[in-house]
Amino acid sequence: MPVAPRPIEPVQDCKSLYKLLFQCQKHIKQVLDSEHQSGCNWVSISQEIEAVDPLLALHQFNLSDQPHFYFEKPYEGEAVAAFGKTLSLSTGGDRRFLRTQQFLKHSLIGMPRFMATHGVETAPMGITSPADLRCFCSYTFFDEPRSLHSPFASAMILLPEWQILRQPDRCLATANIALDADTNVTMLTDALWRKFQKIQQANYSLLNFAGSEAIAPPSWEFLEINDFQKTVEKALRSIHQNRLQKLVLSHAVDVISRRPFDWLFSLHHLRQLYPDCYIFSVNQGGSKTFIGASPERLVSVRNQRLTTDALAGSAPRGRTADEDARLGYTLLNTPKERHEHQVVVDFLRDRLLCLGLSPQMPAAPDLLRLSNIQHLHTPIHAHLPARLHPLELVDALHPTPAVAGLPRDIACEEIRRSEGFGRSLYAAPLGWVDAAGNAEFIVGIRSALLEGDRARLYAGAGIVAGSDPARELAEVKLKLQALLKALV
Ligand SMILES: C=C(O[C@@H]1C=C(C(=O)O)C=C[C@H]1O)C(=O)O
Repeated sequence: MPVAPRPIEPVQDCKSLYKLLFQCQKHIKQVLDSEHQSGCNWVSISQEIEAVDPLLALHQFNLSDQPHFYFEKPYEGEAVAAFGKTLSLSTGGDRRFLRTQQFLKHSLIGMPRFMATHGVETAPMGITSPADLRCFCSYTFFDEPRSLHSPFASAMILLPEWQILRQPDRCLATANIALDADTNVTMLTDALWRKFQKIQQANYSLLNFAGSEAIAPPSWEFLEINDFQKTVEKALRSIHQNRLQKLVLSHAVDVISRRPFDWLFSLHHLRQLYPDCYIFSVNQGGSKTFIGASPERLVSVRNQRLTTDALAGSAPRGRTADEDARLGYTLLNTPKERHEHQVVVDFLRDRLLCLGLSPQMPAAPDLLRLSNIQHLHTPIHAHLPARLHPLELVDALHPTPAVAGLPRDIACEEIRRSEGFGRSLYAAPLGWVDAAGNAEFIVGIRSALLEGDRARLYAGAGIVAGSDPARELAEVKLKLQALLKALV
């Protein structure tokens, strides 16, 4: 067992930060001595700061070759930017979710364990509390090695060097820094203190978003990657032969622009256009950035309360209130749409029951109305016992029939065979877990992979008996259009 140091007071100045880091180093030495371990450890320091826009902080402080994650729920006033790498794991294989869970467990040994038991007030500066200490994760849709089709690691978990978190009532800057027995604490204090000051004092209005909107849209051209309508017709034949109940097929188009795409500008656009969605960006340290505005939550855990969303069945928004209400009414009352939705509800309920949980949900779906589209939506809640880690849930639920189909294995096989491009991070779980057992994972739909002057846009639709290929194509076009609007 590590020797617990005295409780630590929040840091007010550079001298106290030195004392805090010195005490942490002493603790790390004691842990290493008592457990006969060697090697590096790390410490997490947080400071409450004046409200900043984490997207602009990401823009100002992230280095382009460093990994980053960005998640924002504009409607709820919450955003988090994570950048730089203190610890990370890129892995794959059919135990990829378990591996990332083990990484999390192991990286919580030592200094973070001390934090968990001696977490103190974070204001104005101090040891990060477990509920603010987040690791960020991305998984590809299929478990597969990195390739041209799938340029991202099959599973990636990151303890970022920096995390800027904005919530409605506070803003927190967190530094996760390597600290071992040999670290020069004076130099580390100096560097860290200066960086916190810089984050506080940065000019967050430097980037003039309004100005960038004034630039005329670049000219661009479209490249269809697959013949969506044909694949839908083929899927319908499999459905009529009873091989499948539901198949979610996606369509990809490449947009080639005369000017490089600007993921920051696109993210800003996405949050303005789709404030009800989860805005996200993932970069694993390179030229490829995966961004999107997803309405779909895979797993959210807050204080052991789990929420997952069944989201399937779609209709456009109406141009007038009357037309909108009529489209919504038809969506709620069309047996084909209700069946497409119910398949997802049943799957989520059965999976949660298998894990020993008691899922609760309304008897019928409601409408989730987004700016451009409306969906059938059933929120599902359950109490999550401490024995179950959020990543076990992600493992159990991904991919749901909202993005794959049913039976799941046959649907996945069919997707691999017929889509003609790698899904990579499209429709895959992206999110974070904290050291207190909270988590939030979204499904990476309504998304695009940006690299230089190229953007690959993805959108899919669920196919069941009774689906009309032309209408399904219209649905994916509507979804693609929504994304394109934010890119150019
Ligand atoms: C697969 C996507 O969306 C899914 C398919 C839906 C449908 O077919 O009605 C609705 C919501 C999502 O679960 C996508 O947008 O790419």
